Amino acid sequence: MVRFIEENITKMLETKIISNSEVLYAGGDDGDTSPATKVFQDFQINDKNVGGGGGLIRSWVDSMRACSPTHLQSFNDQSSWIMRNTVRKLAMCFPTAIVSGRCREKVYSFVKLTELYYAGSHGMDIKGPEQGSRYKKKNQSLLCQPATEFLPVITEVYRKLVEKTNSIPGAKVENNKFCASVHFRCVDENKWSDLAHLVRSVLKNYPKLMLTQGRKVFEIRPIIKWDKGKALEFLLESLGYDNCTDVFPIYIGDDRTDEDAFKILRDKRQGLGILVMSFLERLVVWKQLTCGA
Ligand SMILES: O=P(O)(O)OC[C@H]1O[C@H](O[C@H]2O[C@H](CO)[C@@H](O)[C@H](O)[C@H]2O)[C@H](O)[C@@H](O)[C@@H]1O
Repeated sequence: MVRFIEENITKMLETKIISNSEVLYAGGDDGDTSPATKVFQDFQINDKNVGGGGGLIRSWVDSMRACSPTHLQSFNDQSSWIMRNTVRKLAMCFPTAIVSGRCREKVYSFVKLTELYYAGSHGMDIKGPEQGSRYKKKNQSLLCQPATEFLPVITEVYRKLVEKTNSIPGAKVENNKFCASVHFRCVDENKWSDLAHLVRSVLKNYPKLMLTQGRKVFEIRPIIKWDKGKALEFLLESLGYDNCTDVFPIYIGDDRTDEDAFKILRDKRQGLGILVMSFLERLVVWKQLTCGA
């Protein structure tokens, strides 16, 4: 089974079903020569419609559409309890981490398990288990926050985004501590372009911030080389597991931003990344092909 999984993950990587998450935009105005602006300029040139940000916004809206599959139904209370219990048991057997785009405190408030490692804000806020984990060394607490200096600016941008997007019905801005998220799930598609304009108008004044995209959400984050992949690397190193041939890390994800972690495992040729939906779909195809189901 593991071989089957490995082969299929490799295929997904080859066919770019799994690829690195992309930066859509980096803040800063057009005259800026920072690396951040370079990303923005490249984006405009590729778009062939340079001028006034119109082409850029059209590209954003196209991307907003492409990355917005229907939301899965949320779990009911019983399923959440079963899941929490399973994760607790898992953490007893293996060091287990939850890596999320949400802020760490929010993730903890959902999961409420002290035995886990938590990496919130797309991995920019990592904390080791408080208690109950056999992998926690005595009196040793693990904390990694590589974007601390950006806290004030993220708070400021969050406030501006709330204020600016107020005019767009359904838009919701979420403060994820080291990043801010602008959700457009409940925004009428006719208003997506207006929303993209507003977000851009705020971001252009912040050359040290960049914009990426998740499922019906814009993510505004510091322009540092840190993502879920880096968080995974940090965790493996902290546990003394990097470059261990007898350790098999497994990363399971369903978001575009999880692709950075899949790439780390692929590059290290260590362990396995599972993109949930593609994996399940391929499992069905495999079953149909092998058993004629
Ligand atoms: O990194 P993850 O744990 O996979 O989190 C990804 C994003 O999760 C949250 O957004 C998701 O839930 C929203 C509803 O609560 C939904 O509207 C959105 O489409 C989902 O992506 C979170 O709010 C984001 O900040 C995370 O990036």
